[in-house]
Amino acid sequence: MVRSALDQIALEVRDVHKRFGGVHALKGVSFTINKGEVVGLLGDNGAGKSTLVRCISGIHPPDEGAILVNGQPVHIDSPLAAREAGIETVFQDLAMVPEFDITENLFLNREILHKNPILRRLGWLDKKAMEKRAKKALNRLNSRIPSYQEQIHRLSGGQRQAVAIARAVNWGADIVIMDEPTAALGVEQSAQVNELINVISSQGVAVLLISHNMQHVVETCDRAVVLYQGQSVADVSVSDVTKEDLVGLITGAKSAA
Ligand SMILES: Nc1ncnc2c1ncn2[C@@H]1O[C@H](COP(=O)(O)OP(=O)(O)OP(=O)(O)O)[C@@H](O)[C@H]1O
Repeated sequence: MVRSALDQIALEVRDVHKRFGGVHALKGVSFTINKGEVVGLLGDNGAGKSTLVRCISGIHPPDEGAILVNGQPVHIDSPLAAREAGIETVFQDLAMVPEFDITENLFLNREILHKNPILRRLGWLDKKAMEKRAKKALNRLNSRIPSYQEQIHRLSGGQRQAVAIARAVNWGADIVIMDEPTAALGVEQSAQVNELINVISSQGVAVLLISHNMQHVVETCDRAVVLYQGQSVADVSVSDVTKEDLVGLITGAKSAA
């Protein structure tokens, strides 16, 4: 069956505005991400990337505009609402609990942990069932994590990123947003994270990736959306541009053709 172009759109950001007092941080940002596509969200410091990600992930809802998931408008006014809509965000701090193991981190999320840190001690969580699903989530990523029983504080930065990505997949996300996933990683671990991004996108997950690293963008992304002073000034296929073109768009020195 041939699917129409509209069936392919996982996420649509439509004319989103966000103000903080006198600062108009987002001035009508629009773009789409198709299923299985990896889109870089680029822009200089203060361009509005984090504000946009926070709007999509329910941390602060947009003042105006709409977010659509799989063609349906969704009302995202909390991180839980974003999760229910199929959107997971891997923030830079990864929100992991170091003294818990991988399985527990895959299941415990910010809301549960903050509200019920005692749950685990009371044994209210079915650890065996969790471990089964944890293995499945990690296998799905072909990840090189030593064991799902390993404690987070023993893992390298790249392995922690892998767990954070596995957690997003484990929650059944259609759309995964990542905030500079390789910023603190060396060459080999960055390559492993890129591999994971490829794996989840090949499974149909749409990925939005904030990055300041143009090499990473050209290696990983299909398209790039460039924000400049709160506006989307370019939406380009990465194969059509050079790293220098992207830098020119980010700094405002170049306009999209
Ligand atoms: N909570 C807030 N209160 C007031 N102003 C804010 C708030 N969050 C962001 N801003 C402002 O909105 C604008 C966009 O900031 P944002 O953090 O989204 O940019 P960014 O592209 O993520 O930058 P960076 O790459 O430095 O993280 C900036 O002028 C910033 O000062």
